[in-house]
Amino acid sequence: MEDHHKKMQSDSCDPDRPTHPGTFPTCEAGRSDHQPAERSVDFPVSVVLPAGGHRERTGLQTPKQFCLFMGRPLISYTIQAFERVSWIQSIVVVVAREHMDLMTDIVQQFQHTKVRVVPGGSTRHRSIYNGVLALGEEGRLVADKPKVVLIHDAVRPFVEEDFLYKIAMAAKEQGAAGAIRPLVSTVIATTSEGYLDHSLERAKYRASEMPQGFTYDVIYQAYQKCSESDFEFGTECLHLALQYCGTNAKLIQGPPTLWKVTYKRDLAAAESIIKDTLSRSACAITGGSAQAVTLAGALQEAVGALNMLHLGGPDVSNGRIWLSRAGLGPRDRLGSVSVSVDRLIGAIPLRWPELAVIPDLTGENGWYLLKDWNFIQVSVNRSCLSEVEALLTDLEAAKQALLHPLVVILVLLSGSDELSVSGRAVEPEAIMDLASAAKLRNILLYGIQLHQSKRDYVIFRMVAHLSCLAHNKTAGNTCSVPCKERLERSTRRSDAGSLAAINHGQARFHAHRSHTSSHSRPDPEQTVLRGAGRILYY
Ligand SMILES: Nc1ccn([C@@H]2O[C@H](COP(=O)(O)OP(=O)(O)OP(=O)(O)O)[C@@H](O)[C@H]2O)c(=O)n1
Ligand SMILES: O=C(CO)[C@H](O)[C@H](O)COP(=O)(O)O
Repeated sequence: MEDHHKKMQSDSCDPDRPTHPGTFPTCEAGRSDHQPAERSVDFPVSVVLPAGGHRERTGLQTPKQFCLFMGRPLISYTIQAFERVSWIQSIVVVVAREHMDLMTDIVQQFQHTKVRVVPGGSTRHRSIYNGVLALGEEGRLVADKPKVVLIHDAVRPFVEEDFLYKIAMAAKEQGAAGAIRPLVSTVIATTSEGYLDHSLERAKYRASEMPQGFTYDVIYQAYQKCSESDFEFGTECLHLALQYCGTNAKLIQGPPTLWKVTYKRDLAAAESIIKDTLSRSACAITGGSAQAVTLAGALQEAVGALNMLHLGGPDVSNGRIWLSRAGLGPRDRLGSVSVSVDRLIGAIPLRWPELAVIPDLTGENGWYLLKDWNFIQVSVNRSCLSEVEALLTDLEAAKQALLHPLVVILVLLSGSDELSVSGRAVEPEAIMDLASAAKLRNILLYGIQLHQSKRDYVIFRMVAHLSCLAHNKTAGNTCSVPCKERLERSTRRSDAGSLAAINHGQARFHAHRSHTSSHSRPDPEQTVLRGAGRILYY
């Protein structure tokens, strides 16, 4: 055990917990033996994902690895976390025999390219061993065999490339490596009568997590040599490597998100992490049209105000509520636009810390495709569908939607009495078809149609000014000078109706702050079409 502890090096330190003074060396925060900066992996690495479990502890009908999160099974998220890593060459997914077809369908539907599906065994170790054997079969020539095998539970979907890199490098050097986490509870031993026998000193121990990495030869030999009892009751591959190959694993502390989805409540936690990890910023593409630029500018200011609201302390939903009530009644043109802007921001559970406005994605702007951002395509012409199709193709090529879903919102500016060149309205079905296809590529497409009038300029500016007011009210009249100046300038410039609307919005802001639930009430003035994960607003 002592040798085992010595292997816990600087990575094992956690500022949140007491360390054992005599056992663990202190660490520099963030320091690790393998900085991922270069990430040159010049040896073959393959992965085994055991997914052959049967759901006992969740108590659900569906094994947890096949539970859907935003329309995608958990196993697919885990596969993507590995598939997007360029230096990982192949992934063996091990599933129960009765799930072979289901898993094959998932691989096809979500376009996994590095995956091979093999049947599992009656225990986790037997499943992993099947996966290791399958990798061995793949490499008929010795040179084709992976040098390092990463093993990772299919039900631990949140693993990042940096950490995989650390494990792979350490496994190559040491023969075995594994993730650890500090213990949350103290571990105690009980007597057969159910009394306390003894208690372990918590600071000396760690929880063993996944991923783990082994050289192919170490893990293969360990399974060759281990006993039936190990296969039946064992829970720790690192232990097999130590016991049967004399390989002391290097232990590296991983992030808390490596935790295993085990109970039903973990499914809810996983869903919340998946939603939380949706990219938080968006890029509005205007195509250069003046109307689109005006709308995008207004949105930019509105989003900025929402963020200020959020930073100021109150729940951002106040901001959303305020925006939805900022204009006049829903029948009023002013009101309809401000409601739509709110819908644009509030239709999906996202906050955008940044909203960039660009004419298109050519030249240097192509950089936005690599940023893992969401997109708002503002269109004023009938070729909007081909514009958004091109955007979806670009996003797919950039592979940003591999791990987390991206959101694309198509805003159709139409119906304008003299400004519009939109021609015939776009059929909702066309957008819904596009949304269904996009969803398979992990892109959530929303369509919003805005009807315009000549007064839109005033409307959009008003939305922006109301955002300033929202901040002003919420943050205790600390609105910045430039913001106040803009408001005064616009007040001098704008017509009486606009000024009245601002004041009206202010009053409504007070009235509705305590009625946050009204945000989710269905709006009879809006036609909402729901399909496979997309909403089309009119
Ligand atoms: N015969 C088995 C048993 C488990 N696993 C996999 O090992 C991982 C960790 O196992 P666990 O959390 O225990 O999953 P289940 O066996 O599904 O859960 P339970 O023990 O609650 O039945 C999971 O990805 C699971 O699918 C496997 O491949 N083959
Ligand atoms: O953490 C692990 C290995 O270190 C495994 O995920 C864990 O042992 C799996 O066990 P079980 O299938 O009983 O949940």
